[in-house]
Amino acid sequence: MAESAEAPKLVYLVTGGCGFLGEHVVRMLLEREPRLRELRVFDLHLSPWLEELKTGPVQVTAIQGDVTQAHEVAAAVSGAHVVIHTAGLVDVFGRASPETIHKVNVQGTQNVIEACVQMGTRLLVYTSSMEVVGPNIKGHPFYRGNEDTPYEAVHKHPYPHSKAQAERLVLEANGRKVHGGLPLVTCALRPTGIYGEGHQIMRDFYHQGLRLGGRLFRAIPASVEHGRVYVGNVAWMHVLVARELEQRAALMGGQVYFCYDKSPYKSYEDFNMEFLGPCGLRLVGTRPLLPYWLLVLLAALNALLQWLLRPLLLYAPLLNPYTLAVANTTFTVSTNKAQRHFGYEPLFSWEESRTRTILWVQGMEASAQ
Ligand SMILES: NC(=O)C1=CN([C@@H]2O[C@H](COP(=O)(O)OP(=O)(O)OC[C@H]3O[C@@H](n4cnc5c(N)ncnc54)[C@H](O)[C@@H]3O)[C@@H](O)[C@H]2O)C=CC1
Ligand SMILES: CC(C)[C@@H](O)CC[C@@H](C)[C@H]1CC[C@H]2[C@@H]3[C@H](O)CC4=CC(=O)CC[C@]4(C)[C@H]3CC[C@]12C
Repeated sequence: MAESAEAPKLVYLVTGGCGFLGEHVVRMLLEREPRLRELRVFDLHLSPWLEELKTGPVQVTAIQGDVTQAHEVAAAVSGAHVVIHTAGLVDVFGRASPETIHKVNVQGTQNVIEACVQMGTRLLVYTSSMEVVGPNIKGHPFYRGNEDTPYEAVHKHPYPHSKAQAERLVLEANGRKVHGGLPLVTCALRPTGIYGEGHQIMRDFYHQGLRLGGRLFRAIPASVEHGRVYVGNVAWMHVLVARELEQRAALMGGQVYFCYDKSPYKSYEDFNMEFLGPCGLRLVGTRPLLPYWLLVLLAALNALLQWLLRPLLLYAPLLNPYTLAVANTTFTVSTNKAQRHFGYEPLFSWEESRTRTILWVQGMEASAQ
């Protein structure tokens, strides 16, 4: 942890600060950023837990706002030294329209960039995603790849497409002159599948298992590995990048970094069972119980049902053509670029990450009873 003899003087803004990742970034900044004087938490939906953070030495300012509204973003950015932009619509289940996903993820990011330029804020960290790279629509595996691995990134789905567009805007903005004449320094972090306390999809799997009598049914071959990263380590990487970005602007500016730790490479379902198994759930089948063609049919049926039911209700199951394709394509990263460029080492070991996540699921179990 960086020692800071100077008085705290920096103002940070975290967009999406009440989200799954955002909350961990907010708490990590309060715990591990000694230069912090004010922490602004900007979100469409403010959470009650923000109130408990206002009793500490750092001024925590909750700002209810919409990144699609440029004036709201500009007001929140004004006077900030660092912006960590995590806000986004993380939707691969068809809940939001492609237009809305684009408006939030792309236009919202453009609004953040323009606000930094207008207000003279020089440091911008963007939460991108592995999905900017893949898996692509051709189902090409990305096996132990890194930031320089050649891969045909082809996106049709609105979410990965929007993340790729937003990341490109952020990286292209690196070096733009901000108000006051100094250059904007940007970088993008690409988490793989994030897990940990507060992960909604893990919650969905857990509740699905409870509804099915403590069982989940394997749909994906165990051989299809998916990289995962603990939310606390992703938050830590955001804090570290924001700290080092100014001093190492020439090296880090305009760069992308995969978020990684020592979480094991497993299929998405087997990895989830690391936490759901100790909480009483069982994954039935050593290989998929249904043939892939039938899963494709069921996924297509889910998509059709979602479309038919949309005027009446939102039907958004975990299984749809996109989630099936992604889950069935190996995507793992093996890199040390973040370590080489700014000294990143995971803050939480795999054992700690696993234990923390299990305790969180057990907390859900307790509250469900
Ligand atoms: N969950 C994952 O596995 C991964 C997530 N990411 C990225 O991490 C970031 C955070 O994702 P999560 O925490 O999982 O999602 P989340 O949905 O839990 O958090 C997103 C936050 O952004 C806020 N938000 C949404 N629209 C907004 C708007 N118009 N204005 C202001 N705030 C708005 C939401 O209220 C929410 O608090 C996203 O940019 C996502 O693309 C990247 C890789 C993996
Ligand atoms: C129903 C079964 C086929 C089941 O195994 C489906 C799992 C599916 C819901 C997940 C498999 C891979 C996940 C995605 C991956 O972790 C990459 C992501 C990055 C992001 O930026 C946002 C989340 C996600 C798209 C993630 C979403 C859930 C999966 C598709």
